[in-house]
Amino acid sequence: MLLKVYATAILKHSGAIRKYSQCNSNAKMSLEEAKQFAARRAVDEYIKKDCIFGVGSGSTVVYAVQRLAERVETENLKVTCIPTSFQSKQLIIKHKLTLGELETHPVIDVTIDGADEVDAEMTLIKGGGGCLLQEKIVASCSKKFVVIADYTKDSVKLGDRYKKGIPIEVVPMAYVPVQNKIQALYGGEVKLRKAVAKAGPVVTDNGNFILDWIFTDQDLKWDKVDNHLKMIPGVVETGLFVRMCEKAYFGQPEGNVIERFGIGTVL
Ligand SMILES: O=C[C@H](O)[C@H](O)[C@H](O)COP(=O)(O)O
Repeated sequence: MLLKVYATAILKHSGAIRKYSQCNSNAKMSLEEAKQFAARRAVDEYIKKDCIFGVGSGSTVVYAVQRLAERVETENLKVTCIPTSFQSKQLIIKHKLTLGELETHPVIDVTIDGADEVDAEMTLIKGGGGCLLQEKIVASCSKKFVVIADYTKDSVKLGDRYKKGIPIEVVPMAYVPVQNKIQALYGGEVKLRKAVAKAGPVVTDNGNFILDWIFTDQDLKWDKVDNHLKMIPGVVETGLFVRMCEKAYFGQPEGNVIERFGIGTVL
């Protein structure tokens, strides 16, 4: 009898686990699909002919590069790709696309990139994956800068959904004074980002550290904050992208894509 009760309990438990993991993998699936919908739509709308294309970084951009590679192959497009990180350079090479650089192509027609959060005014938090500096340089050299994201990145105010704070790239020797100055100026908490599969801090593609500033005041004027932070010696760049983005595509779990327009003009 006891054995029977025990066996039934195990069966119920494993059923629950199966159901739970199926649920989890469905949610993960629809998130990936949402990224893919947004990425495909943006590439199809923005890449109409031969062009110089800025390739952002992160997991959503992977789908944009896949789509671009398909179209280059089938439509015989001549697209030169400018990377924004080691990861995006690897993606360009993997898909046998033409790799360029800012030295030879300082003006980019369009850059498509991901974001960690997009607010109602189209201010972005970027750098969750540690790639903000080259991304901002490439965006600033682009005639058009477009964001692709899944529905979880769509916010009213920065900090509503992305809780990890604003990434700030700093010169390693300055990280403690910069941490202290930001906390004294704006409050909140500034943390040195730790690596996951390495002891110690994350080191960016540019040999710098990343600070994540968990801010408390969501009503700050982000353009002023961005400029102010960059006045602190040791700050290289921030993950705040203000008035740079002209359009954001948010892939939805149902398969549709919501679009939001900004006043973003970078060049
Ligand atoms: O540092 C990473 C970049 O700014 C990414 O574009 C951003 O974190 C969004 O990445 P994902 O598409 O993986 O959400």
